[in-house]
Order: sequence, then C-alpha cells, then structure tokens
Amino acid sequence: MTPLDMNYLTVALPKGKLFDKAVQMLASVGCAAEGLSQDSRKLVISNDDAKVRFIITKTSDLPTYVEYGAADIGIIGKDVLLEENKDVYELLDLKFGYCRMVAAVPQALRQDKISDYAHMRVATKYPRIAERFFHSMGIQMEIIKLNGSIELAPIVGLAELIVDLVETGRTLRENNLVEVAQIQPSTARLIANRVSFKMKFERINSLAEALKSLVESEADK
Ligand SMILES: Nc1ncnc2c1ncn2[C@@H]1O[C@H](COP(=O)(O)OP(=O)(O)OP(=O)(O)O)[C@@H](O)[C@H]1O
Ligand SMILES: O=P(O)(O)OC[C@H]1O[C@H](OP(=O)(O)OP(=O)(O)O)[C@H](O)[C@@H]1O
Repeated sequence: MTPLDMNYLTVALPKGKLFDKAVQMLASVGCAAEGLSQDSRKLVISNDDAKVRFIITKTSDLPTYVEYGAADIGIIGKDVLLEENKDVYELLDLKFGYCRMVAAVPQALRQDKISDYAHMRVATKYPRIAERFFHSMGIQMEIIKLNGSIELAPIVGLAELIVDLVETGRTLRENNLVEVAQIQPSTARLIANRVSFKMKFERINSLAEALKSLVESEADK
C-alpha cells in the first residue's frame, strides 16, 4: 500500500463518537467495506472491488494522516480541525456530531466578566483553541493541557477554568460547573488532502456531492 495510490481512495475514519455515523453516511452513498467496525483491531479495511480502503485513526491524529496524503479524505470534528490546524481542504459540513466548545467554571467561582478570570489556570484538551480564544479577548491565562476528564481539574484545584466540549451539558451539571463563555460550535466535516483533491478530483468530488445531497435530504426530514 502506497500513499496517494491512484487506483484506490483512502478514507480516514476516527475511532470514537463520530465513527458509526460516518460509516453509515459513507455506506449510504456507496462507499463501504465489509467488517468496518470499531470493535475490530484491524486498522486498514479494504474493498478491492470498489477500490476504496478505510484507515481507522485516533481522533486527534486524523488531520495529520490527511495532510500528509496517507489518506485522501477523512471525516473529523471541526473542533479537532481547529486545534490541529493542518493544511487540508474542508469540503463539507456533514451536520452530525453537534457539540460546542465552551469555557466553564465551578458555580462558586462565577464572575460577571470574562476578564475577571485573567491570569487564572485553564485546563483543556484543546490548548490552541483556548489560547486563541483568551488572546482574542485580550486575557492572559495559564493553559494546562490534559487528555480527558477535563471537568475533574477545577474540582481538585488543578485549574480554575476549563475549556471543553459540551453536548448535552450533563457532565458540566454533574460536576457543578457552569458555562461562562461560548467559544465555537462544532460538527463533523469532510476533509481532503490538497494533492489528492486535484489528482482524484472526479472521485472525491462525486463522493462529496453525494454526501451533500444526503445531508440536505436528512435536513429536510
Ligand atoms: N459529547 C461530546 N463530547 C466530545 N466530543 C463530541 C461530543 N459530541 C460530539 N463530539 C464530537 O466527536 C468528536 C470525537 O469525540 P471522541 O470523544 O470520540 O474523541 P476524543 O475523546 O476527542 O478522542 P480520544 O478518545 O481519542 O482522546 C469530537 O472531536 C467532537 O467533534
Ligand atoms: O455535555 P455532555 O453530553 O456531558 O458531553 C460532554 C463531555 O463529553 C466529552 O468527554 P468524553 O466522553 O469524550 O470523555 P473525555 O473526558 O475522556 O474526553 C467532553 O469532553 C465532555 O466531558
């Protein structure tokens, strides 16, 4: 298997929350392979008849695979795209995986103005997004990078604030945290390697068009 193999389309899919819906949408437009499942330990799954192969990556690594052309296209959250800041084309908003990036604090620490949090510590899995947000507000903060369970940080005094994703709001509520700023909404996006998009234009563009029609038909329901 070589990168940018002209005969195959290589599609990167992230393990985790976006995987099942991404597989389902791609299958609906005829882009599928047998045994494509998160439960499998196989990381490359090919459909030789359809000349498509899927690679399964860790969420935050997916844009790197696409940027380097190890995958031609991929499906990934806008939050990860903004954080990883890779040189890829964003082709389509797939309108699933809705969540939003927020800043939150313990209820007891709530202040009137975001500037009142200046110079406090912010725990986050998304240091670039957090940095950019506070910088845009003219506020200097100390950013502490964590890899998960971010809501724990203010409870145990590691940080005063967090920047994290919220979907239902349950995790914030159950840890007595309240939102103090909305930073960025996020949905899943179809992305493409810049060279692949030119070299495999017909194939990638027709897949993107089919997904676009699918997204629009789902929105009409
Ligand atoms: N409740 C949610 N929490 C986190 N991400 C969500 C949520 N709802 C939708 N998403 C979207 O799903 C994507 C993948 O989330 P997931 O939790 O599977 O990965 P991750 O936890 O960031 O990665 P990893 O487990 O490898 O560290 C996010 O980047 C985001 O775009
Ligand atoms: O608003 P909610 O519906 O409660 O969802 C938000 C939570 O889900 C995500 O965590 P995830 O499950 O990915 O675990 P993690 O803490 O290990 O990242 C996110 O980081 C929040 O903690």
